Amino acid sequence: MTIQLSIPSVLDEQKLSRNLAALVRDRVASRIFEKDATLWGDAAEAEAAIRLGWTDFVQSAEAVVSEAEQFRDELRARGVDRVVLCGMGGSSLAPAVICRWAGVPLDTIDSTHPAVVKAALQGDLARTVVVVSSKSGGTIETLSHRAAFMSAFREAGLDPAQHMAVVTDPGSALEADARAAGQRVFLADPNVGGRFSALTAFGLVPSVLAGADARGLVAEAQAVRELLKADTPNNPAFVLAASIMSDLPEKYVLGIDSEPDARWGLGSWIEQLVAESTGKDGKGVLPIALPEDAAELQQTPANTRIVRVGSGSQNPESGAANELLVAAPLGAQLLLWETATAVLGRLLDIDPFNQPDVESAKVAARAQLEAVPQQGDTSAVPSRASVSESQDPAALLATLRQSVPVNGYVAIQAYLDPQGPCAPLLNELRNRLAKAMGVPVALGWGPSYLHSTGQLHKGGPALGAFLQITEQNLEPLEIPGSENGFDTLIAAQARGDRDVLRERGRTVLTLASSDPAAGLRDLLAAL
Ligand SMILES: O=P(O)(O)OC[C@H]1O[C@H](O)[C@H](O)[C@@H](O)[C@@H]1O
Repeated sequence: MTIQLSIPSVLDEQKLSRNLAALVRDRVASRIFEKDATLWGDAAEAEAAIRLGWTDFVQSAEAVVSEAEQFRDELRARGVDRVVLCGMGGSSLAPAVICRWAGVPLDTIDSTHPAVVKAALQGDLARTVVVVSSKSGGTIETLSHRAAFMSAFREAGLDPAQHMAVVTDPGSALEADARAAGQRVFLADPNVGGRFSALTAFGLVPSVLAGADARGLVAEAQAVRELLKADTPNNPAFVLAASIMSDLPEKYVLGIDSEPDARWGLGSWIEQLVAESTGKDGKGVLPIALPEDAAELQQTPANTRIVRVGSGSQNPESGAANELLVAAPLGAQLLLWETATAVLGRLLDIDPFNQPDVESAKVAARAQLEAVPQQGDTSAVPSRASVSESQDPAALLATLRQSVPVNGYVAIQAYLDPQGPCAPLLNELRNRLAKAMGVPVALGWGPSYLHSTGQLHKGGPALGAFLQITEQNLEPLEIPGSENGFDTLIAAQARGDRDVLRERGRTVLTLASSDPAAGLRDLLAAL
């Protein structure tokens, strides 16, 4: 069997069979694969009509993989073997997973923290190819990374045209710009949205360049396609979606736990796919990628369903009575979760293909940037936050605890360097908060979570309490061609999202420090 699915025996049987029967009756699986855009209601139809291309992936994947393999060989012949990927959300999460699965190195840049950008620029540029992936071609982080690399290549005496490639939709401004600059362009299928693009150019091009066996991955997905398009009650996509639906609205958090044979980081990809697709209109499902030692695995909060993800290569003990088990090779997992998410959208009666609340944070960040007088002067960004919140760690933790709604969750939103000294402290804080408060705790790195769970935090159930952690007095780092630096950009993004969350009535506590590691140690000491 290619997909092994075991659902919690404690589920509400009636709800489950009612949902399964409706899915079979309405032929939801075959209609998804026939690209029937009417499945999610009138309001969603126009978007759905241009978002179901992912159901037909084999032929285009074959062409993309061949083209990328050829480019990889050209690059290798020139001694270029380090692959850097610049892309946010759906434009980088899948290739990061695929490369971990394949055991090949891929440097993914999805942060605007100056230290992250600086470290990437300092690699061996003569051996580097930078893949700039953006479906819209207009994402500020990705365009800023591209500008920084173009200038770094030039400064190193290298021709950017020999070291940069672009993955984008046909007709985007990025396509035109890359072509004008003589850079290699891979065109993506415009009928596939970012978070459903794992088996298209966005997932495949960087993975092939990095050396992953993309053909094997695509074959794993193809092997389960017939199973997933069948209108039968045992279709794994139906069972997965109906099982998640049976838990709602109480258990809306999925604690994703990877089996030792599946430590590919799939949880972060599932976070974006499921949270951004379902987290709207006050509804939604929040996946949280859990570390191995997560407190939620010892003492599972009432609002959380543990989902164990395995590769299917070993025979995992069938799931515990209260856990969901999804074991399958990576390619099959990708297509299963994409299909199940589309099915879940139907059950929830939402449009799984839009992300209405992502834009609001972008607008707020732009407004913050326009209000910034000088590059690098982050202290000048106007603030409505009370800095005093961050001064007494015990008081901050007490307020956080009181702010969590009944059946709620905590989200830590860290605008810090994910590779820096704060990372282990944040992981410890995440775990100890979950243990001490008995609620699930999501850890999102800013700005990357804005393109993922950020949609649900703003548009989904109003059940989150937020702790935003920022670094003050960042080292300035210029964005070539822009009047703002990366330091200013990341500060504006943090403030923009914080303001939108507060406008939506969410509690956002802030910890702003020029030494965030010390601030985190103080918090840990006060816990
Ligand atoms: O690929 P891009 O157009 O650059 O978009 C990258 C990401 O950012 C957007 O804000 C969306 O929320 C994501 O769904 C998308 O994957």
